[in-house]
Amino acid sequence: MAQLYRRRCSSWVYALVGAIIFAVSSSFALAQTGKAPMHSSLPRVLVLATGGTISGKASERSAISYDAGAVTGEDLIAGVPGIEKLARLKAEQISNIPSQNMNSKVWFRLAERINQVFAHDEADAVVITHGTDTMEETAFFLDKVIKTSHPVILTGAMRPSTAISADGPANMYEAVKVAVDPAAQGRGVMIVLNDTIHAARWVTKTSTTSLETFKSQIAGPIGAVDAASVRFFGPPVSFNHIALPTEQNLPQVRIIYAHADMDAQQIDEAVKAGAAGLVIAGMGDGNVSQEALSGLDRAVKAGVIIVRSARVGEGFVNRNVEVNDDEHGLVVSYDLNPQKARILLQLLLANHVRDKSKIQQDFLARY
Ligand SMILES: NC(=O)C[C@H](N)C(=O)O
Repeated sequence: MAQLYRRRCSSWVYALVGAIIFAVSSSFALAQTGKAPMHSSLPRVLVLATGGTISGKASERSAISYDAGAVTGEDLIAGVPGIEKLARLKAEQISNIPSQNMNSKVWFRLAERINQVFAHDEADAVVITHGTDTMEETAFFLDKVIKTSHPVILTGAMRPSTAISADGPANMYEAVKVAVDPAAQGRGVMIVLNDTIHAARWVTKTSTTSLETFKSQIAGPIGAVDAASVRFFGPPVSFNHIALPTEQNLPQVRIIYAHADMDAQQIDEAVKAGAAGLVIAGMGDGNVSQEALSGLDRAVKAGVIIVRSARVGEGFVNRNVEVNDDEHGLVVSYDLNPQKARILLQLLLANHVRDKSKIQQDFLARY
C-alpha cells in the first residue's frame, strides 16, 4: 500500500516537472522568435560622461603622461565585458574634462539633465563617469539639489585606460551593478569605486594615487559591491534637499586654509574681492590664530558669512568649543569638510538664505 502510494506520488511529480519544463521552453522559444529583444526587461541606465582619468589615455601602454578626457562615454561602456547583461545602457557626453577643471556650469548641466531624465521616465538610474579629484564635490552638489528615489551613482578611476591593471572597467561594471540593484533606491547620490559604496555627504578622496582612495569620514561606507553581489550595511539615509538655484552663477565663497603663523591677509583680501562667504579649513576642531580671528570679526561686520570647518579630515566641528561662535557670529560645518561646506553655503546664499541661524540649521545633517 505504502509502495503504491509512493509510486503514484512520483508519477505526479514527473508529470508536474514535465509540464513546467514544457512551459518554460516554449516561452523561451517565443521570446527568441518574438520581436521584443531578449533583454528588454533589463533596467535602463543612462551614463553621463564628464571626463576624468577613467576617460584618460596615454600614447603608449602607460599610466604616466596621459590625457584625461580622451575616451568617450560610449567607448567606456564598450570596454566593459558583460555590462550589457546588467542593463540597457545609453551614453551622453556632458563634458570631457579632467575633474580639476570641474565647475558649476557642468554641475547645473548634470542636475538639469538628471531631473529631465527621471521626469520623462527616460531611464531607471543614472551613472556619471567623473574624475576623482572633485568627484565628492559633484556628488554632494547633486545630492543636495536632486530629489529622486532613483539611484544616481558617480564612478571613475585612479588609473587611465592605458595603464596596466586599469581600474576603470571594474568600477564601471560595479557602478552599473549597484545602479540596477533594487536596494539602491532612495539612498541619494552615491560614489562607487574600488568595490565600495559611499554616500555623497561623507565621502572624500584621501590618497593621491591609491586605488583605495575614497573613504567615508564619520559614518564609514554604506555598502560593498563585487562582481557577484551588492550589499548595503543599513537602511537608506537621505538628507534634506535645497532647490536648484535659478541663477547659475553661484555666489563667491572662498576656502581659506589655516596654518601656523596665520595672519588675516587672505581673509581681508577675500572680503575686498567681494566674497559673499568664507569657509575656514581650520586647524584641529576648526581653529584659527588670534590675528585671523580678528580678520573674521571684520569680515562678519562687512556682512560676509563665515563657516568654520576643519583641515584634519575626521570628526565634527561643533559650536562654541574653543571659539565662541555665538560671540563672533560664526557658523560651524559639523561633519562637512571645507570643500562641501563651500558648496552648501553657495547653495543657501543662492537661494537667498542669509539668516545665520537658518544657515546653521542647514549644516546639521537632518535625516
Ligand atoms: N583619478 C582621476 O580621475 C584624477 C584626475 N585628475 C581627475 O580628477 O580627473
